[in-house]
Amino acid sequence: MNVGDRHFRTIWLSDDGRSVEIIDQRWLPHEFRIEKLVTVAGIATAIRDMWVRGAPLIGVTAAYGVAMQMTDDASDEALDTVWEILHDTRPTAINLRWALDEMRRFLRPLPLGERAAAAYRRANEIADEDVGLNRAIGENGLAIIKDIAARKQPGETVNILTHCNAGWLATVDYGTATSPIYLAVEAGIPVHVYVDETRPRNQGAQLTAWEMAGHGVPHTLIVDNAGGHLMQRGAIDMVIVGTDRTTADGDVCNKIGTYLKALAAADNDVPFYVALPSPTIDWTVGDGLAEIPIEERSGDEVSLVWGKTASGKIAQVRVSPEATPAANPAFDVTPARLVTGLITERGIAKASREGLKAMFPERG
Ligand SMILES: CSC[C@H]1O[C@H](OP(=O)(O)O)[C@H](O)[C@@H]1O
Repeated sequence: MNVGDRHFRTIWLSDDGRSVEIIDQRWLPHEFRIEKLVTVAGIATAIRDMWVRGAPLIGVTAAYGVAMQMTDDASDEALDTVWEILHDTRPTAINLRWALDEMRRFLRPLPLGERAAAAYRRANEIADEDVGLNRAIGENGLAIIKDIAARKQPGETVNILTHCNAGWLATVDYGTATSPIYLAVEAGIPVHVYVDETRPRNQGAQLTAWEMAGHGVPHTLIVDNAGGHLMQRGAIDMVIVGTDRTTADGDVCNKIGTYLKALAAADNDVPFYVALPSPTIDWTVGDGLAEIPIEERSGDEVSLVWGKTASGKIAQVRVSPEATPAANPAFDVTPARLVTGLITERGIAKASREGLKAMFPERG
């Protein structure tokens, strides 16, 4: 998407044709920093420490990590080792495993001497495919927004709540949950977005708000606990979020706090949509609550908060007593029964095994 008057993706191949450059999301919205990743270890650090984050972007970044490995050692053993190293960075987003599996499936049959060039070609394709999938999600989600707008007074604003960042910063471009929003703005539909701050990493306050401001989308930052209150008062027309892993039965794993939004939406008859590209579907899992590994991140992410001081310095401050331990589950699972629909690149699927099979019959 555009940053000022310049178009950016979140990740791109460097001119050397080997390393990749990323937007280092740790410093947004205060600083726009680009980092060059030149080794597999650097790729692993960037994923693990959330320089890059968001399920699709994590997968694409890992795909380039495999390509980097192939330039050093293209053996089967090295292919398996780099799979393990990168798979171990973060446990929840299925796109990471999907991308690693896809790269290994694609490379394994090739002669060693062809693997490096082929790996970069496939990694570039996966990045380009992500952009296309997200654009299609936008078109399909736009129809929902248009339908809501048509049922309001002419010119009346469609109020949308989103949680965390499922924007272009979570993907290569366009985003998943934000893609319909961007297309609605382009179509001239009056929309307004309530942006959940999304403690503790504040992806909403720091990333989604930055995206919305950067694209002139009317938005209001709210604390995570305000969404239910706004829904009770009819201030929300729809909720749209992303996902890190959706099961074959339609259970949705997403950033911690999503489940609570879904409960509030159900209690107030607010449509709750999940936007996802098909690589985010884990066809091997049915019961999300029982089977999806939930990442437990450091309690320091709860106890310490990053921000910009009055003097313009980016610093971390403690918000709880030193002696107080903090728990930090990074995701939760929303049961399919609370999901109005799954906005995929092929259309809106019911959040069920039948609904997903109908949308993806080849997975039957
Ligand atoms: C389009 S996937 C976005 C998804 O990823 C985020 O998690 P994290 O920032 O920890 O990588 C969050 O769950 C978003 O909904």
